[in-house]
Amino acid sequence: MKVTISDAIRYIGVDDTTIDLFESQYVVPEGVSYNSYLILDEKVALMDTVDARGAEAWEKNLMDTLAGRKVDYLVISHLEPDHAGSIGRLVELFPEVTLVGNAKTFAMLPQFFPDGVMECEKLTVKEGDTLSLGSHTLTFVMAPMVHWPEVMVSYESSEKVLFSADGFGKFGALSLTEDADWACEARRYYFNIVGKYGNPVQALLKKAAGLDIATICPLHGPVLKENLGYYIGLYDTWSKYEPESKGVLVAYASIHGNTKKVAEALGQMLREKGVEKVVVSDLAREDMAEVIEDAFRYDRMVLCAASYDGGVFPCMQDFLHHLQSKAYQKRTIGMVENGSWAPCAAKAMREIVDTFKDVTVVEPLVTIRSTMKDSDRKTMEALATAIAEA
Ligand SMILES: Cc1cc2nc3c(=O)[nH]c(=O)nc-3n(C[C@H](O)[C@H](O)[C@H](O)COP(=O)(O)O)c2cc1C
Repeated sequence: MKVTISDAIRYIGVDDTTIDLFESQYVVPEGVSYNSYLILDEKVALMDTVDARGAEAWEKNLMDTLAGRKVDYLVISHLEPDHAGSIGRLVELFPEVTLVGNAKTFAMLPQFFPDGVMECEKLTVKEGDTLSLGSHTLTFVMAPMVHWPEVMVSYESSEKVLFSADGFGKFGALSLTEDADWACEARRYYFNIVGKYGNPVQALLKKAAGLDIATICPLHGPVLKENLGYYIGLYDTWSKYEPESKGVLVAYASIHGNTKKVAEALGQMLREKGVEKVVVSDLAREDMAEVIEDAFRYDRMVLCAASYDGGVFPCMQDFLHHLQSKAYQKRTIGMVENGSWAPCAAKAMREIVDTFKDVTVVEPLVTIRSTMKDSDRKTMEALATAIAEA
C-alpha cells in the first residue's frame, strides 16, 4: 500500500487482512494496518515496528526504503506487541541501533525482550526532550495511560508531523478502506480500546493544542492530513464522554424473541415521537464492540432484557460490564424487563447502571410478562415519551 507523507518521511507499515480477531476480541471485517514510519535525514529514525504477523512484509518495506542505509534510532512509542512485535528482528538487522523510549518503556521492555534487545544502546527521553536527525527534529511528549503507561507521542517540527501512537487509530487495512468514512471504525476502535482513559486523552489533547500540526501519523489506519480539526474535535468529544449525536440506542437481550418484539415496538414509538436517530441492537448476535460504540455515540439508551436465573440474560450483563469498564457516563437510560414468573432483569441491570457516573434512569420501568399485550403499550408509550423528551 503506497502512503505518501513526504520525501523524507516514509510509510513502511503493513496491512493485515487475515487476522480473525484484533486483540483476540474485535472482529475486523476489513482487517487492520500496523503502521510504521521512517524518517530519512542525516540520521535515520524508525518510528515503531509492526506486529510479528506482518514482520516479513514490513522488513521488505524497511530495506527497500532504506536503500542501503542503516537505522540509527528506533523510537518506541508503545510496547504493545502489535507495534513492538518486530523490535527483536530490527535489532538483529541493525545491532548498532539506539532505542529511544522513556523510563517506563525501558522498565517494561525486558518483559517482552529478556535478551538481546536490552543490550542495545538506549536513549531515555522525557517530556519535551528533543532529538535532532539533521533537518528534522523530534520532540517527545509523554502520553501515559493513552492507553498503556509507557505511551509517548513524537512531534517532528520541520514538517509539523505528529506521530500519535494509538491515538487517532482506526480499524481497517489501508488497502481495503481507502474511501471509507473515518469516524465509524475510529469510534469503534476508540471506545473499545482507549475509552476507559478519557482523562489521559484529554491531557494529551491539551498538550497537542500547543503544537502546530499539519499531519497526524497514527499506528493504525490512515495518515490524516486535511481537516484535522474534525478528527481532534471528535477525540475531544469522545474523551470528555460527551454524546456525539442526539439519538437512542435500544439494546435488547432476548432468549425466545418476545423482548425483541418489545424493543422493536419501542424503537418505532421513539421514531414516531420524533427522536433524531434510533438504533435497535441485538446483544446476543451483533458485534458487542459496535453496540458499545453506539452506546457512547448517542445521548440516550433503553435496555430491554429477559430475566434469567434470578438475574438478567447474560449478554445484557456482559454488555453492561463492558460499559462499566469503559467508564460509560453522562447519559439517560430507560429500562424494560421481561419475565415469566418473577421478573428480576431490571434489578440486576440497575445494580450495574447505578455504578455509572452522571446517569439518569427515567421512569417508568416497563415490566412485560412473557409476551407484549395491548395493555403493555400504555407504559411503553410513557417510557418512550420520557426518553424522547429527555
Ligand atoms: C434459563 C432460564 C432462566 C429464566 N429465569 C427467569 C427468572 O429468573 N425469572 C423470570 O421471571 N423468568 C425467567 N425466565 C423466563 C424468561 O425470562 C421469560 O420467558 C421471558 O419472557 C423471555 O423473554 P424472551 O422471549 O425475550 O426470551 C427464564 C428463562 C430461561 C430460559
